[in-house]
Amino acid sequence: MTNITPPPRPHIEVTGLDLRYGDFVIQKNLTFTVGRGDVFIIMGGSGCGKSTVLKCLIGLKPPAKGRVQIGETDFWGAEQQQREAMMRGFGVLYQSGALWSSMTLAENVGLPLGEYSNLSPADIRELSAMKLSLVGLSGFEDYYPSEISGGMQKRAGIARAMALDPEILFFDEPSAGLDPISSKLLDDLILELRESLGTTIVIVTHELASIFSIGNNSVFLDPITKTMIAQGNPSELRDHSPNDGVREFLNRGKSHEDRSGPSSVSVKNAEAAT
Ligand SMILES: Nc1ncnc2c1ncn2[C@@H]1O[C@H](COP(=O)(O)OP(=O)(O)OP(=O)(O)O)[C@@H](O)[C@H]1O
Repeated sequence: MTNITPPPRPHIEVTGLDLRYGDFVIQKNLTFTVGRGDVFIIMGGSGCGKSTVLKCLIGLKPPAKGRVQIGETDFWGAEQQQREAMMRGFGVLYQSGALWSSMTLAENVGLPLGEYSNLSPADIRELSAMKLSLVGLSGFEDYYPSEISGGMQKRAGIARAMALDPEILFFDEPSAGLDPISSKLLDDLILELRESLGTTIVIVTHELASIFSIGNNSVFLDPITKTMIAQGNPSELRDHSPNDGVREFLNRGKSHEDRSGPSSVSVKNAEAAT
C-alpha cells in the first residue's frame, strides 16, 4: 500500500464569510484559503471591501456570518481572551504606517516588546536594533520618523510589525504614497522576509506591479456582486481567469486579446463554438 501524506493544512481558511456594516452588505459568501508561507493578495476595485476583509482577519471586525479558521482554531468562535492571544501572533502594517512621531525608530519598534514581553530595556533596545537591521535600517535607531523618507518609514513600520516574531504579517496598502522605486524596494523586502523567515503574508493592494512580483495566491473581490469572483495565482488569473472583469482589471483595463493576441480562454471558447 502506498503511503499518501495529506496536504498541509492551510494557515488561514475562510468559509462562507459575510461582512456588513449594519444592514449594508460589504461582501458575502467568501470562501478561500491562505497557505503557510503564501504571499496572499486581497485585490479588487476601490471600495469593494478589501480593508474590511483584512480587519476581519486581524480581529477588528467580526463577521456577520461564516468562519475564519487560523491554524487549528476557529478565530471568531474562540473566547475573546484566546482570540487576543492569537492576535499577538499577528504583525500589522496599517496604510498610514502610523509610527509615533515623538519616538525614535528604536522606541517605536520596542513599544510592542515593552508591552507584551518581560525583556529588560537593554534587551528591548538590542532586539529593536536587530529588527531594524532586518529591514535595512541599521544605524537609524535614533532617528525620528520625520527625519527619514516615506519608504524608510514603511520599513520601520514593518520592523515594528515584526517585533513579536509574528506567524502572519498583514499589510494594508503598503506601497500607498511611495514612488515606484521605493515601492519596488518594499516589494523586494517583503519577498526577502517571506524567504528568510517563512512568514505568511497577507496584503491588501491594487498596485499591479506588486501583485505580480510578490503574490503567489490571491482573492479577487467584486464590488457589484459583492462577493469573490476569483482565487489563485495572480499571474495565472491575469492570463487565464474565465472572468472577463478579472482579466481586464489585471491587464490594466485592456483585455488579454488586446495585448498579445487571443487568450487561451477565447481560443477554447472559439473551439467550443465550432
Ligand atoms: N466603519 C465603517 N462603517 C460603515 N461603512 C464603512 C466603514 N468602513 C468602510 N465602510 C464602507 O465599506 C465599503 C468597503 O470599504 P473598504 O475600505 O473595506 O474597501 P476597500 O476595497 O479597502 O477600499 P479602497 O480600495 O478604496 O481602500 C465602502 O463602501 C466603505 O465606505
